[in-house]
Amino acid sequence: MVERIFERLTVIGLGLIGTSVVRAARAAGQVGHIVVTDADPTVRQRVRELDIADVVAETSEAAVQDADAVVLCVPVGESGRVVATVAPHLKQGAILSDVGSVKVAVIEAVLPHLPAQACFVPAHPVAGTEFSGPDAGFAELFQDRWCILTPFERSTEAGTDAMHRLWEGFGARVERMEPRHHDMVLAITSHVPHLIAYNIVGTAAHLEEVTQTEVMKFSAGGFRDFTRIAASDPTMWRDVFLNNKDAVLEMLGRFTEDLSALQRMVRYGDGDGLFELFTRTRAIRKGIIAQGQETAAVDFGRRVGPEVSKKDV
Ligand SMILES: NC(=O)C1=CN([C@@H]2O[C@H](COP(=O)(O)OP(=O)(O)OC[C@H]3O[C@@H](n4cnc5c(N)ncnc54)[C@H](O)[C@@H]3O)[C@@H](O)[C@H]2O)C=CC1
Ligand SMILES: O=C(O)C(=O)Cc1ccc(O)cc1
Repeated sequence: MVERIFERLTVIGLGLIGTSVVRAARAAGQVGHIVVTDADPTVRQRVRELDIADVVAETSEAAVQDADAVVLCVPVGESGRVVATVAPHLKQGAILSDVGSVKVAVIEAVLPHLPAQACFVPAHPVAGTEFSGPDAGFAELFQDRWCILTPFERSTEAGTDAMHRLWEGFGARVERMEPRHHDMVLAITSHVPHLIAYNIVGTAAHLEEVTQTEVMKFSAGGFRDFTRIAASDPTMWRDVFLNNKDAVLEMLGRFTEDLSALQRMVRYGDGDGLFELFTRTRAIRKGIIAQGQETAAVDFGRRVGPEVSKKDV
């Protein structure tokens, strides 16, 4: 017997993540009625054609009427604006949640607009692709992936438990984390890697313009992997960097120091140093493959945890 978690679920923002949430909720049968909306009329029309929700509302205010839970699936820079609009229309006792890649800035943007009795459970499914829009979503996206909940003083225990069970029903492994710690961890595991990809593809594109070489034509495997990541949605990632500025700059500082050390090894022919580093990084990859994501998270915690511990952030 599937547990009915919410009678009425509203999803605002119908791109990759929003429509994956809707599809997963339908597939899992954990919610009664699904109401959705998006600011873009062409997206609303496409979602009607896809027939993945019970109601496609014209406005956010209409979409949240009578909802037991409202999940924001918009770029993180939009969260505060959306909550300001829907707050007066939320049902008493409704649970508000989100899926944003950044947590502290979203909490700070939402808090001033949160009605006195409302509960907000910030969430981040660490699952996605470089694609965006309603056609990109699929029900299995969250299967065996992490979903991090970052409850804070405005998250009730009952609301947090309900969101925990909802994400588990989507097949995700759920972990709870302090919001500031989340932002630091994701800065190094996701945000800085995306920035590096945007940068290296940008550099190669610039070289191509300047030298008329065939950089793109002869791009090997490694560069192709970077181009996949650098194809990610510009609006979403602009908002991530604007809203996780401090953690990204902190991790970027460490990264550039380590890169300078590598640069010296190359310049001065320090083969032993290069070999030692590459051996260590290969072992990290092997550990991830051998023991799954859980070990990756533990490895990460060991490496960065003591320096960037919960008490520091
Ligand atoms: N793309 C990914 O791999 C992942 C994204 N996320 C987070 O999920 C959220 C959504 O990302 P995606 O689904 O990838 O983006 P997307 O670009 O596919 O979809 C976002 C949708 O939000 C709509 N929207 C924008 N402003 C709005 C507003 N004020 N009111 C209503 N609708 C609005 C857009 O029209 C668009 O349809 C972001 O906060 C992102 O950080 C989280 C995990 C993975
Ligand atoms: O496609 C990829 O490689 C990703 O890294 C997907 C992704 C993007 C943003 C997130 O907040 C979580 C996951």
